[in-house]
This record gives sequence, C-alpha cells and structure tokens, in this order.
Amino acid sequence: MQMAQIKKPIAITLGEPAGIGPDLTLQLFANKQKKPLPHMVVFGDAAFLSARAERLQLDLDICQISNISEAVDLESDTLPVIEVGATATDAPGFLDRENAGVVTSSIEAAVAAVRGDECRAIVTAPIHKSNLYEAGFKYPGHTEFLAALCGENGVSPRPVMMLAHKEKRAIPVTIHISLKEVFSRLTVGRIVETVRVAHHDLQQKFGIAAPRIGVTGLNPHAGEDGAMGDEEETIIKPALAELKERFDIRTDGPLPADTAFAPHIWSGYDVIVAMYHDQALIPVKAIGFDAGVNVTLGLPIVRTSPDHGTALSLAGTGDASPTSMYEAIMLADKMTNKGAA
Ligand SMILES: NC(=O)C1=CN([C@@H]2O[C@H](COP(=O)(O)OP(=O)(O)OC[C@H]3O[C@@H](n4cnc5c(N)ncnc54)[C@H](O)[C@@H]3O)[C@@H](O)[C@H]2O)C=CC1
Ligand SMILES: NCC(=O)COP(=O)(O)O
Repeated sequence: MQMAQIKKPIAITLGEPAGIGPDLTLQLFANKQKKPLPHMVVFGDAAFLSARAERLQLDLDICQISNISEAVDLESDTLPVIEVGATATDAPGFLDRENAGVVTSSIEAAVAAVRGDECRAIVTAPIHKSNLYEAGFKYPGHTEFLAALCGENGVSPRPVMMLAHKEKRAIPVTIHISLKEVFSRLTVGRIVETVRVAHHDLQQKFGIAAPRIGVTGLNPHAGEDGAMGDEEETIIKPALAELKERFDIRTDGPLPADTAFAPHIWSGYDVIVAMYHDQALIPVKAIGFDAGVNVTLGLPIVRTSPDHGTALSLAGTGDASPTSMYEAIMLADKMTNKGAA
C-alpha cells in the first residue's frame, strides 16, 4: 500500500524504557510495509532500541542520525534515532529511576525539534509518572510538562487533555489530582478556560466550524436540583453563563454524567467536557481502548499519544497492542498534513 508522505518527520518520544512504549514504536515500524506510517524520528537511545528490537525478534535496522533532515533519506526499513545524551537500560518491567533522564530528555528534544520546525508534531510514548516523580520530575504528566516547554517569557499556555475515539471526544477539567482535591480545584475560571481552549482548538486544529460542546455535572444526576450537591448551581452553571455572555460560546449542561456518554447523546456533541479524570477517560477507554488517542489542546504544537499507559507486565513480550499508538501517529499526521513538505 502506498501513502502520500510529507517529508518533515513526526517526532516520537522514547517513553518509559521499562514499559511498552518503545516496543510499540518498534513493532509499528517493523510492520510498516503492511501498515504504512509517515516519516518519523525517535528521540532516545539507539543502543537501547536495538536491544529491545532484538528481544522482540523484530526485523528492522536502527540508525543513529545527527541531523533530523537525514531521517527522510534512509532506507524505508531503517528507523532513525536522534540521541538525547542519556541512556536507557533494557529491563522490561523493571522501573529504574536512573532512566528518568532519558525519558525527560527525549520529550524536551522532541518538543525543541517541533518548535524549531524540524519535525511537524510530537507523539509521546507512555511515561511512568510515579517513577519520574521519585526522580524529581515536577509535573503531573506530559500535558503540563509540554505546556511548560512551550512557554514563552515565563508564561505557559493552558494545556487541555482531550481523549478521542474517532469522532467521540471527552475532556477532563481537572486531571491528575486526587478525587478529594477536585472539589477545591473546580472553579468557574477553570471550566471557562478549558471550554475556551477546546472551542478554539476544535475550530483551528480539527476544522469544526461551530463545535457542539456538552458539559457534565459533577454530582449524581447533575446535583438533582441541589439535593445531591451544589457545584452545578454554584460553579458549573455560572461558568456556562459566562462562556455564553462573555465569549459567545454556547454549551449544553450541566448534563448528568452517567448518561452524557450514552452513544446517542455523545454523538450529538463534538466534545463532552467532564469535571474530573475518570468521568472523561472511562467512556473513551470503554468504547475503544485499542483506538483511543490523547491529544493535548492549547499548545502551539500538535501532540498526540496513545490512551494507555506503560503496561509494565507486557513490556518486552510483543503482546501489547500497538493500535492506539498507531492511531496517535495517524492523528498527528492528519492534523499536520496540510500539504507542506
Ligand atoms: N500518556 C502517558 O504517558 C500515560 C501514562 N500512564 C502511566 O502508565 C502507568 C501505568 O498505568 P495504568 O493505570 O496501569 O495503565 P496502563 O494503561 O498501563 O494499564 C492498564 C491495563 O491495560 C493493559 N494495557 C495497557 N496498554 C495496553 C496495550 N497496548 N495492549 C494491551 N493491553 C494494554 C495493561 O496490561 C493493564 O492491564 C502509570 O504510571 C500511569 O501514570 C497512563 C496513561 C497514559
Ligand atoms: N490518564 C491519562 C494520562 O495519564 C496521560 O497523561 P499525560 O502524560 O498525557 O499528561
């Protein structure tokens, strides 16, 4: 199968070396004659990737390059790798704090390549958050780290996490915090900003002229007229009113979260904005764990990622499904495939 390829590559990060991220990149690349991919370049450690490819018995060549421009001229079965100045150990399933350097350097280098216009998008392989925290990583996840890396003059853009399964999309207003913290972090301002970013990027990055946006409640039955919580009255409704009055952004809500994601309701919206992580992510992973993609909105660059994590027990086995990673690469390709070379 042939595929029209833009020459500028997509930057792929290494992800957690003990997890499945490197495996998925290698598996997809090794299979690209059957399932074509756009030009890509991996930011990481070529020796580590060669060891993992050998472990997985994959038939591909891995080539260390020094300039990103070299990536597109290699033989099609050769995976280009840019070294990031730190190494990884091939020990599937075994977390090692020492690997934090290569994980974060890979993300930093990939972002720099996209911001420097050498790559057109970044696709991140999963990181193991608590392993990075133990090594001193200060951000909850990629989402906030990427925003910091895209900051200018000390100001970072507001990143918004969106999970997408084909045309069904969901956004959590609060992300990686404990459930009990949700109540204090959920504010009118946070909801307004999240919806504004979603509205803007659905228009600009997804070509949806008039995004249809649903917003869930926080409590059962969207509070049942205050009988089951009052955040709908005190926070969510005022946020939706502000969106309409100040920004002319129309939304439906607060929708009861247990029915908002019923397929016939969800398909009436381009995105549903939910109040916390699991409210938004469970529906996407339930309808299609295999094909869900995480997209960071609000950034000046395109970033996608598979919807799953590091799945440590599957690393090095070849049993992990590469489909979500494939969808993440193809969505990044689609979002940046504007005909430019
Ligand atoms: N974008 C990212 O960097 C993400 C990172 N994570 C991180 O991953 C780590 C593990 O998180 P978990 O909650 O255990 O989620 P997980 O997604 O790694 O695993 C959950 C379950 O799904 C299975 N699974 C995951 N990916 C699979 C695949 N491609 N094929 C087949 N089965 C698969 C696993 O074996 C496990 O049973 C945590 O540190 C978490 O923070 C989680 C989600 C996204
Ligand atoms: N649950 C989604 C997730 O953990 C991804 O977070 P991020 O690393 O993309 O910020």
